[in-house]
Amino acid sequence: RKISKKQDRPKPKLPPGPPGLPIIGNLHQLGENSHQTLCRLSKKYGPLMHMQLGRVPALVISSAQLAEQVLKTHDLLFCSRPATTAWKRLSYNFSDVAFSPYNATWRELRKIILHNLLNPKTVEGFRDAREEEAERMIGSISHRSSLSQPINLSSSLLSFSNNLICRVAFGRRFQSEEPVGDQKSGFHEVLLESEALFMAFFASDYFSYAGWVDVLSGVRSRLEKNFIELDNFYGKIIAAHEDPIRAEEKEDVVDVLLHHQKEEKHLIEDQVKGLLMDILHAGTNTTFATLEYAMAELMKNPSVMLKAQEEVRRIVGDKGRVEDCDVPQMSYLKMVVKETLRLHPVVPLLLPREVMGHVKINEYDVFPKTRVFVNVWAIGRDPDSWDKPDEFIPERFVGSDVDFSGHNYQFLPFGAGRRMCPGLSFAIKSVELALANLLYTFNWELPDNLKKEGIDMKEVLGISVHLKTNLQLQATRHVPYVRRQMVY
Ligand code: HEM
Repeated sequence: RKISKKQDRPKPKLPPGPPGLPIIGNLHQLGENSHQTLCRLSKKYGPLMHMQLGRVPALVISSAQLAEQVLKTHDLLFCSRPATTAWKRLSYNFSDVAFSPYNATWRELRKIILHNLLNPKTVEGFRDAREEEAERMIGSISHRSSLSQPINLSSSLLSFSNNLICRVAFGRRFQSEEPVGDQKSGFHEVLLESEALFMAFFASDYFSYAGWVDVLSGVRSRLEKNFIELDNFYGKIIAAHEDPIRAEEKEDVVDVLLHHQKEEKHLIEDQVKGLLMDILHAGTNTTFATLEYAMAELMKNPSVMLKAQEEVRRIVGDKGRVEDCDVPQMSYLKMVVKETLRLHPVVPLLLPREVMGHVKINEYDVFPKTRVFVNVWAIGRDPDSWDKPDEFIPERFVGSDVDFSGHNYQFLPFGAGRRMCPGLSFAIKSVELALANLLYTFNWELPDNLKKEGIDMKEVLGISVHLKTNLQLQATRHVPYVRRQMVY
């Protein structure tokens, strides 16, 4: 009887997907820019695609309708994260928000950062920091433009994003405003290395007993080195905040976390460091890359650039700089930012999820421990959801209530559901203010001999994506420099 029961059990029905090789399955098909490769594969196998990555089953979602099922209808089953080697180490064994599996500690930590750093009132309170860091960036670009040097705009944008995050989180900035040529600071190198390591290939994540491969390939020692460098950095920051001389200074995120740790006994030291890691990594490259893509698209689309500049300059007049309070009136600039995030969502596969229980999606079975990639890059370019999907047309948002708040599943640059990005309002305010200042202050041109078609849009994918080649532009000052009173 037992045998016949087993025979009666229906065979699981997996979604269609590309055939794989023995042992490695489809691992070899991910490619360097997996969001683009997966988009191409989903055109052939459909928007719900099964893949086998070594021993790990994976599901790739590439349509708005399926994203809604995963991120809304079944959000609770899809809201955990896989326990990968790099995530485990760099997050202090998942003592953080971004990489932690779904559990009570994750809920508690997410509440702490939402309440203390990322709620709308606190974000509003970072106005001075935003305006001053934008002004420092403008001042530094101004200086170099007066020497008729091409500007390495990518470096300037990275310094802006990193300094802003470090300032609100750690109370100080760590990068110079005037990076020289392609040179990157030591601190930036460490951040880029962890970005790459978060998504690097660790054989032990896909094959049992393959830890030795990671040792031989050197990726294990790279991870250890990067962990130690970052750990020393967080350690120094925490020590500096424990110095009684600091008591007079403005409270920052580290102060708030240390207060929680000491007074309310809510946090252990690894969790303080895990949260600092989240804020530093989640906040820096995403903001920088969004600004970089926005400027690249504006250079490729001069009529959009002109229209956005006209709007910003009309609203700000001869004030000399854009302030936070000017931005809400800039409806076209806001559409430019939306259109940038549609074509270039900088976390193109969201942060991978892991399924917590058996579920049926359409008529297909999805099993626990399946890794889920929601390809928001593909969804943002899906012709079923968007007219002329590959063109940069901010006007598509005129009169439309489609936005990135996680309710329009054709447009998910910040994700949706329980794991949606908690940094949305911080990020948008920073991007809009910095972009408005760049457009207000300067006229932008491509360096000699470069045509707009020649702008290199090739991408590098770490945990977020950015342009492979730095954006180098010529800036000419359009408005005189009116320096504001710095409070910092
Ligand atoms: C343009 C800028 C940004 C974009 C496009 C972006 C996008 C994203 C995306 C797609 C996710 C994954 C959501 C999911 O799995 O559904 C995420 C997670 C996260 N982001 Fe952002 N982000 C940005 C800026 C920021 C900033 C400035 C911060 C903080 C200062 C931040 C903090 C986080 C954190 C902590 C998570 C993990 C949430 C969790 O797992 O519960 N992000 N972000």
